[in-house]
Amino acid sequence: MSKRENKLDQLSALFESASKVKLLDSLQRAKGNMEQAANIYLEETEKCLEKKVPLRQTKLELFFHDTSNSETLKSIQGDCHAGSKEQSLTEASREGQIPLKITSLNEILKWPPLSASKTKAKPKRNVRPVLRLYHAHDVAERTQCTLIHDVLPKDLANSLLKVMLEESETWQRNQWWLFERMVTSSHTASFYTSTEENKTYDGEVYYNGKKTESARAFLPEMEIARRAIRDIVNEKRKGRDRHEFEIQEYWNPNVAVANCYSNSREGVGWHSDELTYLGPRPIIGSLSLGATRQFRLRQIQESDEKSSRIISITLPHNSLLIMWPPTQELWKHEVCPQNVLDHLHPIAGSKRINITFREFREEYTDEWTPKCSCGIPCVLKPVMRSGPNNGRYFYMCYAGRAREGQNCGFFEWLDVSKRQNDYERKRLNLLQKQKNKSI
Ligand SMILES: O=C(O)CCC(=O)C(=O)O
Ligand SMILES: [Fe+2]
Repeated sequence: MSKRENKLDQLSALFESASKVKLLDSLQRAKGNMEQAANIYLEETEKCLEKKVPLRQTKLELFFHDTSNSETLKSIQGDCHAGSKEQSLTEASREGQIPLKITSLNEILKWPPLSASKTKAKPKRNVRPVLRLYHAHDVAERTQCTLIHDVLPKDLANSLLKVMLEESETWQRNQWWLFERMVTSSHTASFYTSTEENKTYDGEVYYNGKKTESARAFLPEMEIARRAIRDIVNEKRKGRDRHEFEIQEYWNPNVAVANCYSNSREGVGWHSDELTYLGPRPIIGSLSLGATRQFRLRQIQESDEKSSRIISITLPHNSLLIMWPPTQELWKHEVCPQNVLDHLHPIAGSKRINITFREFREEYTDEWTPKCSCGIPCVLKPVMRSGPNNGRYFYMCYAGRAREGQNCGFFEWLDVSKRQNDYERKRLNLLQKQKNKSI
């Protein structure tokens, strides 16, 4: 298949109802650049560029509604506390206030069906206030998460908090490339791998599109907390449906991302956790220590009014939020800057430590991840648009990792069942070889 045909196929996958002739025309006018071609196609067919947006609202700013620049989001959305003022860029664009200019393939695939985004200005709908949740039963009812208060023994939670506060002195702010600009998050973070479990992972990690420092080893307190949280999560998992793409066995977290928010102004913007090494439909156990903060969730796909509502969950010291699948596929989350904290924590003051326990799956290591022409492992994404590809996963160039924001256009579908079978076959072969050796 020629390169052009390949690109045309990718565009057809994105715009299922589009005629091939129109897509080819867009591709030619964009001189083969996929993102530009997607933009040209949308501009032509949806006539959405004549709306009332100041020119400075560039593609980069539009992109921010889907990523993690909390400073920019803050300035667009207003203060976190001003719940009734809340309005995201996605909502604004759907209401015709800003042009529906698509800025990346990722963006297109995460957007609602085109039919839902026809850009004729609709009457402005009332923005619903943020829904604040405190109680576990409300969280269970309104989200795909489980909230557990006082999850660890008190002494363990306090000693873990103390060692992590010390550790956090050496953590760094994340930086990653968004188009032509380097973006820095306001909080600090680090990546840890369990020495008890690190069969799968021992080296460098790409996080938020940037190669981070080498993984650090879990501290002894982290290992104890990991085991406790692992067992609690697996117990809670018992009565839940299990999708064929998710981990079938015991959930066994082997890595963690640790975050430190020094004061109420530090946060992390809207994002979903990267699936590349977690695989589809991951489970994430998110432990909060220190100052109480608001953790916000919103659904990506908005099939009706109800689903667009921002939900804010109060996460106090020693609470665990389990994000069940498909939270990462269907929702975005953030910790947004606040003006004030309700109270200071006796050990941490205004600081909050968060540890997200995750399982890196062996069948999703770099060995199994395709590399694009930039020579680096691709990023794994789900298809969120409704249509025949809904629920599928694909690999694409991780724009920003190596070429300072330039997407090389790589795209490949992931056949999840085949991956699972291939991995299982390889694992059995290895076991057989080892057995033969030992005879
Ligand atoms: O601090 C939190 O609660 C969330 C952190 C987070 O979203 C992440 O590490 O991906
Ligand atoms: Fe996250």
